[in-house]
Amino acid sequence: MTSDERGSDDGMDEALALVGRRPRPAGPAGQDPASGPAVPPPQTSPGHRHGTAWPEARAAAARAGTTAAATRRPVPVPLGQALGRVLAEPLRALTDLPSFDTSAMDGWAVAGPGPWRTAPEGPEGSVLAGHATTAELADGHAVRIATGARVPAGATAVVRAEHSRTDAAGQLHARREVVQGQDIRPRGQECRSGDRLMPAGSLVTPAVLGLAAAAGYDELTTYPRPRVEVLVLGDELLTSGLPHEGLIRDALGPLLDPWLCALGADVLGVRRIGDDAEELYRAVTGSAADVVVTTGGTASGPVDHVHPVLAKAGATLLVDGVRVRPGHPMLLAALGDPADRYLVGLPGNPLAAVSGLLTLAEPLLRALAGHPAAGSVPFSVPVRDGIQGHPQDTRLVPVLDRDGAAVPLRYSGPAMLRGIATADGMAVVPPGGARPGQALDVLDLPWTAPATGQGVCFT
Ligand SMILES: Nc1nc2c(c(=O)[nH]1)N[C@H]1C(S)=C(S)[C@@H](COP(=O)(O)OP(=O)(O)OC[C@H]3O[C@@H](n4cnc5c(N)ncnc54)[C@H](O)[C@@H]3O)O[C@H]1N2
Ligand code: MOO
Repeated sequence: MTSDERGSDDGMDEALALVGRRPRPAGPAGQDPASGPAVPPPQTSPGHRHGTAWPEARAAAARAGTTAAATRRPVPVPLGQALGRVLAEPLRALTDLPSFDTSAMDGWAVAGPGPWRTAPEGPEGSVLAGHATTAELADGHAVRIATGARVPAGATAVVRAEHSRTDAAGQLHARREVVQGQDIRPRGQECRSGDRLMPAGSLVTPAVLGLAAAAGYDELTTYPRPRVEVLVLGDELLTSGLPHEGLIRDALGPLLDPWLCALGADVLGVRRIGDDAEELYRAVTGSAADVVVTTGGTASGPVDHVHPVLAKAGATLLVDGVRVRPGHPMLLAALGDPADRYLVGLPGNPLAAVSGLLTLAEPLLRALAGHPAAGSVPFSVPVRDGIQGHPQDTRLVPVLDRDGAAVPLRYSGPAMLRGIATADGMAVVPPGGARPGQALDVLDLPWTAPATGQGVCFT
């Protein structure tokens, strides 16, 4: 790319960053905004663009993760450590559920038609949840029973307390018709021992943990969490206090640690590394992580050491630049021969780094963690107003969900986090832009994910 072209691209990135919530004219004069593209369609001058197209970059990252996942041995972990992992085996019931005929209500277990003789008050005359059952209930008898208690043999129904009365002689009468089996949850109503409750590949959510416990599990066999180390590059970065004298705060260390964790990674640590190629080389080659994530140093400045270090380490670049804005210098490399580790190089500009995180790190980590649909985009949403596109590249734009429509946020320039901090998702704007009402894929964010179970647990 010539410096002129680069200059105009950068100019466009900054201009696009200022796109506000006001509807903008969506097409050339005289064109119906609902039917025409927001900006002219992509130009395809050969050789003008570099890097992998955005959908292919995501697919390549997911593929790399899936290949590596096949070699990772599933491990049994206690329920308390399984949240956010992926089941390596189907969850089969270890018991019938319920495991015995259970009273669904507080009231009376009755045998046969009423009225019924009741046992005297006291432990003998009642069945409580978790307690041993009484002897078989004979026809014409009733015994007090609590919700969740085992229904005694011989009982034909449960009569709710509020639907019954006891007369002076201690006889129990039902206030309404009693149907055989009413308010008894029969053994095996939910499942029989051996039934498949969840397929392999399911995410362990809080609900799955509850189901597994109910079905008798103490441990779950899951894929290991990918271990990730974050290397934050740059001499200009401060870890506390106010920016001063050209130094700025590291925004990415604090952002990446919990975000990666929410993607199912086990973050070994976040290390700050100065603009020192030797130190970076040692950190990359000596890391114990399955995935090293670097920030900064991906471009071609005098201290942008990521490419030279990868070359020296004999890495294979799987993705070297992506046709996406922001974040186009992002990269994915395989380390080792055969490849046994990966490096995701995120650009230093903070929103560009988020773009790299969503484009490369997320599908890679999800696939490594055993998710079957690691590269898929969860949902698509119509955009309220047109969104200006980049002529050739995909744009990732922070959006708000307003009544089911995506509304782009301002402050979405490559160096800005103000937009993403208030966003509900990142809309994927194809080259050329989007018309008002056009459905766009939206990448979810860990704190807004609808049903992934990852949520904000940051396990
Ligand atoms: N000649 C070129 N220059 C640039 C290009 C290019 O293609 N040719 N691309 C631009 C784009 S786009 C991006 S994005 C950046 C990528 O740069 P690097 O990955 O090399 O990152 P740095 O130069 O180290 O930093 C860029 C920018 O981000 C700030 N930064 C870095 N780390 C952090 C952090 N942890 N927290 C907050 N801010 C951070 C850094 O101070 C710089 O301002 O390159 C463009 N240039
Ligand atoms: O504009 Mo860069 O795209 O900040 O990644």
